[in-house]
Amino acid sequence: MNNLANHLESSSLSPPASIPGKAGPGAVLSCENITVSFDGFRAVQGMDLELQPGELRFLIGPNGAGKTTMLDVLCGKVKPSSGKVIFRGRANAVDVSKRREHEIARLGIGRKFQTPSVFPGLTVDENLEIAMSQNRGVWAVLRAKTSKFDRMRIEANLELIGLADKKRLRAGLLSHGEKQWLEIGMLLLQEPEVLLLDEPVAGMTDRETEKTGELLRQIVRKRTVVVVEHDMEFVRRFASRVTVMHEGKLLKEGTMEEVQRDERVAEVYLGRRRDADAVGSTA
Ligand SMILES: Nc1ncnc2c1ncn2[C@@H]1O[C@H](COP(=O)(O)OP(=O)(O)OP(=O)(O)O)[C@@H](O)[C@H]1O
Repeated sequence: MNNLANHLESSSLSPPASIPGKAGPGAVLSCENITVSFDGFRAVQGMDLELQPGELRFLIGPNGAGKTTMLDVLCGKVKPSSGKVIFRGRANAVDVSKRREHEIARLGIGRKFQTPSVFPGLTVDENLEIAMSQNRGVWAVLRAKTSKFDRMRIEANLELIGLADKKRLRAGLLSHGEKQWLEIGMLLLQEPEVLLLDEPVAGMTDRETEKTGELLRQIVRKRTVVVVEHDMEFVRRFASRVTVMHEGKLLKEGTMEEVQRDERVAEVYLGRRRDADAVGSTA
């Protein structure tokens, strides 16, 4: 049974320890009627999504619901066949659905993929230096002297991601969780306003998962974070709002408590299991 099913069925439908969505001056990002087709197959169909500044939003749903495709649209990796993605970041409102991936990153939408992509042969510190100077070559960055201001930003980042005492360690020697935090730290040095994370706690220990949740809470003090996640205990602990997708469409949006109470969500997560049980009982 998948994790949300566990939660829906368990007696622990107590109010979630979530932070209510913060009302902001206006949405930082709004998707309107997004459709994505892959050779005629509609992976996302008319999806709307609006994010307020400072939200820690979780995007959940069964396998194949279109969650990763939505992140791909937000960062420009995939172009929607219709719809708009309006980003109100540092610049005026921009429809980023028409922009290229690197332009979107520069405008302030940062994306972290599932597998950490740090430089394993370089130290934690060197990885952060490189992240801060994305437009220069790796060796040029390492040879150049880091300014005092940049140094301060790196040190602050090391504290935030909890790797200050490992800054001289080669990144390849870090644990899986630590590599994920390093990569988040690298993204933060590019000062994104919106951070997109795909299953950040997959493969982490319970302790690492908890630390990641705390890190995300720190990050949303200044930024907006969208997380695609299957670990429902993690979602329940840390989400401010949850968006449920099913078959490329928006199924439900609300607090985790509201989502857990929704019958259609229960059906999507439990329906197949009931069918399976029914089949099993006739055998
Ligand atoms: N590049 C592609 N070409 C063709 N089909 C694709 C492509 N990318 C995704 N799909 C299909 O689109 C649908 C949505 O995929 P997506 O990865 O967005 O789902 P998801 O909700 O993230 O699933 P999961 O939780 O399993 O990662 C799936 O049926 C998938 O097979």
